[in-house]
Amino acid sequence: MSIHPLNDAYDVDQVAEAEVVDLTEARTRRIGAAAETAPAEVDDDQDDAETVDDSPAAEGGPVDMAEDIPHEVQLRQRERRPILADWARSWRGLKAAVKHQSKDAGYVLAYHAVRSPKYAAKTAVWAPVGLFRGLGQALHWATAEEGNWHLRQAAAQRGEADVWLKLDARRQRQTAWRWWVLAFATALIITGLVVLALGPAWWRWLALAAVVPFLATRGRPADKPLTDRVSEGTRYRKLTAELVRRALTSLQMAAINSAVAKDAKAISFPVDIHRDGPGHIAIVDLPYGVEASEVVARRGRLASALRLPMDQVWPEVAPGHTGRLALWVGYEPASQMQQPPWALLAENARVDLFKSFPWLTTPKLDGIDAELMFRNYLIGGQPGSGKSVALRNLVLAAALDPRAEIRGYELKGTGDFNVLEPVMAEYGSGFDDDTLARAAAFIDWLYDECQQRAKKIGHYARLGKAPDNKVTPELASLKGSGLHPLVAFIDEIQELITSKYGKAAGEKLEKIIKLGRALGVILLLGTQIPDKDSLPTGITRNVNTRFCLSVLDQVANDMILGTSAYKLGLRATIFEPGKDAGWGIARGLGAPGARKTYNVNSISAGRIVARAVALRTAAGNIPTFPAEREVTASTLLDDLARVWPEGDKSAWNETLCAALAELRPDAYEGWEAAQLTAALKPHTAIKVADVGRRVDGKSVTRRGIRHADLLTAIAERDRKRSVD
Ligand SMILES: Nc1ncnc2c1ncn2[C@@H]1O[C@H](COP(=O)(O)OP(=O)(O)OP(=O)(O)O)[C@@H](O)[C@H]1O
Repeated sequence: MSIHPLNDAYDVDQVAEAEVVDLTEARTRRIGAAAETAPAEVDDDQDDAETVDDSPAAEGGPVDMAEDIPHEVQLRQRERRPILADWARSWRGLKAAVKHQSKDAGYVLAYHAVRSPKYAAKTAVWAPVGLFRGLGQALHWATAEEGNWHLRQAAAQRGEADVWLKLDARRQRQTAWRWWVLAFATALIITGLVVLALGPAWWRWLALAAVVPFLATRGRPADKPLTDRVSEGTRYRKLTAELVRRALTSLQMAAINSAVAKDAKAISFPVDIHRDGPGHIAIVDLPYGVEASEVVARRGRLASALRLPMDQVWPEVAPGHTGRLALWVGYEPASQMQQPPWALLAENARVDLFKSFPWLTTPKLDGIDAELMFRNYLIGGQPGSGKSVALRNLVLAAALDPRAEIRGYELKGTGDFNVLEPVMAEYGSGFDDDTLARAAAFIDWLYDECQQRAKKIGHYARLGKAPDNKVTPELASLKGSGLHPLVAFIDEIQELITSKYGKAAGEKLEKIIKLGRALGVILLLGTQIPDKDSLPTGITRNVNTRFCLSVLDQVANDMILGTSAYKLGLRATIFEPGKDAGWGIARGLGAPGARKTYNVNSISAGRIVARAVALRTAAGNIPTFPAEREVTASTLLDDLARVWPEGDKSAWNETLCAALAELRPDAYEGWEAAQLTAALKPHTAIKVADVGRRVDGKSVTRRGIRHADLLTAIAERDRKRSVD
């Protein structure tokens, strides 16, 4: 420590008693106190602070010496800066940058074009002033008096005649050649004027357009530019490190504020803020112990602190560690950004369900691909959130794979999926009992189908064709394998679960979800009221891909996205139905976050379906699928009529099953009473009820059906056929 010389005069005892102050600590305290009282007013336009060294203060050495880390791990961890900037590395980025720049240029052009009469008037006033000022300056320069005159005056005052003479001689030397230069320039100008006078008229206009504004700029006062300043207003706020820091300290998060109070650099930026798509991204390392999800959950406050609309501010948890935040701020609010058209609308688009296809977009308009094979989807949201469109887009994609069999029910009755009817093997729309019964029977069938498929997979696994006991692309394409992708959707599933068929359907769905994945059975569920009565937790727990559109509360949010999703910052409550239709939080498709579906209306959907029909006709799948189950369902009635015990008014299911198995073992082998009940569900005329009989003198009651009901069902079916 250096001691000021004056200190030497101090009494030694006094010095001994004085408090010893640690200067570093005192400074830190001072900075901290300032930061705590109020986030400093920041000039948003000042130089970006991420260019300033803001690395955290020196800490202790790393616990593991660098040499201890294996070389390959070090190589993996080494982050190289990309040669090209992010925006120049993809067509999307390049296009976005060009679009943004040209938009800006267009804006500036239009701004000045509107003001051009004012600029013309100003130029007319200042150009003559500029001309005379220019002449005066040229003459002044030729005399070479600038600077010299003052020096000569000073020499004269001091009485230094020889200095005066030297200075004057110097001036004369300078002025001699300057007059020549001036004369030459004047001659050039006169020649130019003569050439212009003799040349075509446009030469004169061109010369005027170049010279007049030049003279006007020389003639105007320094503080009065000819053109007005293009005011950027709040069109786009450039993201700077200071702005991000201010925003983060305004979130009222004690952990952030106290850390910043102790160390102003507690919030740091591992990479510079840079352009990313149509906006800028800041990767932020939050203070130790603060999780990025906590900031994500406060998106509203963040937007307020940045003074931007909410749909322009998109915080996400960044890869790396849980304290790393990726804050993306768009050039404009997402609601004003034009989503690119869905790739599957293109004329030659096809889908291979074993590969991914575009389904959603991020706020940056990057595409998010979805896969259907080995997945189940749960899509939820309140009415008007865009859930049916999201679900329908998945089914449309499935339609473009001619191998996929599509069956499904839309239990609201608005006919959102009617457009897909030509490619569906089975479809029902409505919330009446008949449709619900058919949907319940469909689930029973689906469960049986899973069991059948499990046997088939076992068979192919023994042949070495299903290595992981899973459907392979080869097996899916193999005609007759029965292992083609089966896409089963149920929109508004809460209608079924809360109906009288709900309990049984819920239990079977849970099993289908667990079983079906490996067997090529893809379940897509849409719901409006996600609570445990409308959607058993056994189902929600086993879904692997979730998309939650606008919901009202945390409970609904977590039912769809999984427990704790809300706490982790995955909050679909931020979206409003209608205004934010199509926006939701996707989980299970890479990093979770805010995503938007493509808005495909029924007309565009119809075009996709027409192409799907063509693909399916070529593949020979159109007639096969719709026929298959139809035949089984209706032949069951005929088969029952054929095996009915003669003279009996009613028969037990188990008796009928045994007789059916005898008639057609390939179709009915192993059927039990409950299976027959399920298969009869679509025929509402047949009521399965208790049927009593005397066996060995004792009365025995079992489930069975009445002959009269069977005949009514057959008559009904025939009537329907003749109407069709
Ligand atoms: N990605 C999107 N972009 C813009 N608008 C969309 C998008 N997706 C859906 N919409 C619009 O939102 C409205 C509601 O869509 P949809 O019918 O899918 O909602 P829903 O959640 O199923 O509602 P409901 O339960 O009432 O049918 C439609 O008018 C649709 O055009």
